[in-house]
Amino acid sequence: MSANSEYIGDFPEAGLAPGNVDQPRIEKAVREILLAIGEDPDRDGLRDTPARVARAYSEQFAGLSQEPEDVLTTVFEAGHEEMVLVKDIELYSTCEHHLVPFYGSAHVGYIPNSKGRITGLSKLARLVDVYARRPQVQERLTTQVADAVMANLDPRGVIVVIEAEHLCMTMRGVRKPGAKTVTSAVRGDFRDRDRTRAEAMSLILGR
Ligand SMILES: Nc1nc2c(ncn2[C@@H]2O[C@H](COP(=O)(O)OP(=O)(O)OP(=O)(O)O)[C@@H](O)[C@H]2O)c(=O)[nH]1
Ligand SMILES: [Zn+2]
Repeated sequence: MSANSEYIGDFPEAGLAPGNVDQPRIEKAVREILLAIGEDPDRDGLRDTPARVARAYSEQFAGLSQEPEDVLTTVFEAGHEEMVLVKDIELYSTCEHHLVPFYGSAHVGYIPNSKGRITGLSKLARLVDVYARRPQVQERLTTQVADAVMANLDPRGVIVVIEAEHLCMTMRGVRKPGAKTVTSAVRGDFRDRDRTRAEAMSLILGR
């Protein structure tokens, strides 16, 4: 383990530290990858790379040790029963097939229940991060955010739309820069009522 890596401790079952990843293990693996591609992991520019990647992964995959309840902490009843929509939430995630980034925007809307149960607006953005900071596919990320809002706010409905560009489709493979993948998940009123869904979509797309 290099001097500037931060090792938090063992988590017995998965070799993970709560709130973190097994950094020494990542360092070892990255060193192996560098050797496997024919590089010299001891040359100047690469010497600290395994530790850097370990620290980067502990950020990129921090969501693995978080649950929605950890961020949806401020939930209160304000008597507001109309749609709340936070749009253009910047998001960075990691494609679980190639471990390269996909990135774009998330839009999260909901209609509070009759008690007006709402959460802090920033908490919706934090919720996106909880699920984005894991190895992901965009479809699962989208449904996980929708299901977490349903479970924690018990709203009349939720809509989540995510637009993202996948680097595995641009920098390699099929090489189609600019292709955007759009996914949506609708629950409750957004699923059952065409007008409600159409209103949300026009707010999301009207930029
Ligand atoms: N549905 C879905 N597919 C994804 C996502 N991210 C990456 N993929 C796709 O996962 C697929 C993996 O396909 P494979 O044939 O197993 O892998 P591959 O040989 O590297 O495929 P290519 O990317 O076509 O070169 C690719 O078609 C990717 O475009 C995602 O979020 N959702
Ligand atoms: Zn991919």
